Amino acid sequence: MDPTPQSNTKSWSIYTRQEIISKYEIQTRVGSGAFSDVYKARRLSDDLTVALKEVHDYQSAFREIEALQTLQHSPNVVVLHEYFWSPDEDAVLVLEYLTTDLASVIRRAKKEWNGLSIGEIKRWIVQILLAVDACHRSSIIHRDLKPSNLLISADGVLKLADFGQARIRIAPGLVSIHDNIQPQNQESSVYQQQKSVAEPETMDLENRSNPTIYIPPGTIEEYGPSDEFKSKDPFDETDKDTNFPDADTSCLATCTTSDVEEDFLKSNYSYETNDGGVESGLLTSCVGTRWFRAPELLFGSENYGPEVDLWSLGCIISELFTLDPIFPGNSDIDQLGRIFNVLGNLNEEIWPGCAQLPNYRIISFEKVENPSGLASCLPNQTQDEILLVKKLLCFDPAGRATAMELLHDKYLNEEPLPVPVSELRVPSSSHGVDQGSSGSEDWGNHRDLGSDSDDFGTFNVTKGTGGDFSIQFS
Ligand SMILES: Nc1ncnc2c1ncn2[C@@H]1O[C@H](COP(=O)(O)OP(=O)(O)OP(=O)(O)O)[C@@H](O)[C@H]1O
Repeated sequence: MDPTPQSNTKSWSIYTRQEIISKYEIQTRVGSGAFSDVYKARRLSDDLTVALKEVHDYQSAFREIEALQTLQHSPNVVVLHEYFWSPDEDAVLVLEYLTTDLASVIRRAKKEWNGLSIGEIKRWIVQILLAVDACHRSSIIHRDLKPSNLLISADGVLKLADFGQARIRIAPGLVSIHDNIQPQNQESSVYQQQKSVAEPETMDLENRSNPTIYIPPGTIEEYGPSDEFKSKDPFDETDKDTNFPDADTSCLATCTTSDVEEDFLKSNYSYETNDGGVESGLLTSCVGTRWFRAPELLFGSENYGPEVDLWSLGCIISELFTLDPIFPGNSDIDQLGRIFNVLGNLNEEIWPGCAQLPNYRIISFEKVENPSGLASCLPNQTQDEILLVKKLLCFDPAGRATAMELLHDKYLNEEPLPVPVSELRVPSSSHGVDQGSSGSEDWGNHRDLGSDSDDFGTFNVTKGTGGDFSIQFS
């Protein structure tokens, strides 16, 4: 492929970064996401093929670096070889290069392979569970689990990637990058020590002895960031996800800014965002890709836990069985409606405490008299397979099985057993140049499925006296 920048390449800066091009030959762009461009490159010292991920968002870069450092020794998490961090430039992560992803496996299985064997499905599930278990054991919530973030090597090893939305709950005794961000006038010894590091940094992670307590020498202050970032806490949950340009035109429950643009309701209601979340230790509910987003996030929860990943896991496992997404919602409201149609309405009986969710009383749906049940979404699966999905796709987060529990599940440990990794069928590549946000064509196609207004018909917005409102769907 032509190694020079393409005319439709979004970012050119990586080609001018001396510290990078002196070590890597950049070959071509293989993918891009909401906050990044990813390039295939060759490490000049040993010809190793790597992925260079140029992250355009400061918070995402911080989160991804910290999570990957913590998970460095997990065989089912993408390897971070090193990263480049310099003033006024996007962070560049040097990752192991992986040729394809689970979205491509599912696409190929559907179109060309006439499905996946049970042994293959079980092996993919086991690998995903190992990745998620590694995260949760390290107090990391990934928050964006989906097939296109499950990358796969040419020899069938699945690796969880894209930790740009990860939330790290630091275990006692560990030091995080976050702890290391000091106010500009703080003169702590750690800060003083770090101030002596003035040059752009390259961190070689392969030669570190203790990745979990590694403190990178760079902080926001030392590198003189652009004004935009000077006052930012990289873990400020109220940043890009929730601060929309127009306070009167926000999303109802949870979404990215692009979701807001897509939301058919956006001009019909206003929504007061809940700020101050960081100081109070609350989390943003605006995480994850909608189809895989847990109900508590859709209802605006700000104190959720790793169970949000377990819901996503249930959606992924269901998709491995049927080769179609289980809840392909077109808006957050549509997403909830699809879930209710299958599981029934959310209420205190099913999940005691759900009425406390921020948006629970704001959004009211008509009662689904006859929910179809999960079995209807998995018509060709056995009882054990349906049960496996049921253990994850339940409203009450406390009722969801953990990744470790599922690894011991009878279903995964009985005949037919998971095939060896070497027997997995792996598409040769999912990467083309500039494939769009997911790097997989099917993802874009799925986005067109269904329509909000068709699913929900009319709705009424009632404004309360204190600026509150409710929306009734019929
Ligand atoms: N290690 C890697 N090896 C090969 N390709 C990769 C690698 N990491 C990412 N990619 C490609 O780049 C694309 C974007 O990467 P990634 O999902 O990490 O970025 P993002 O900006 O965080 O995305 P998103 O919008 O999904 O949050 C992926 O879909 C994949 O095609």
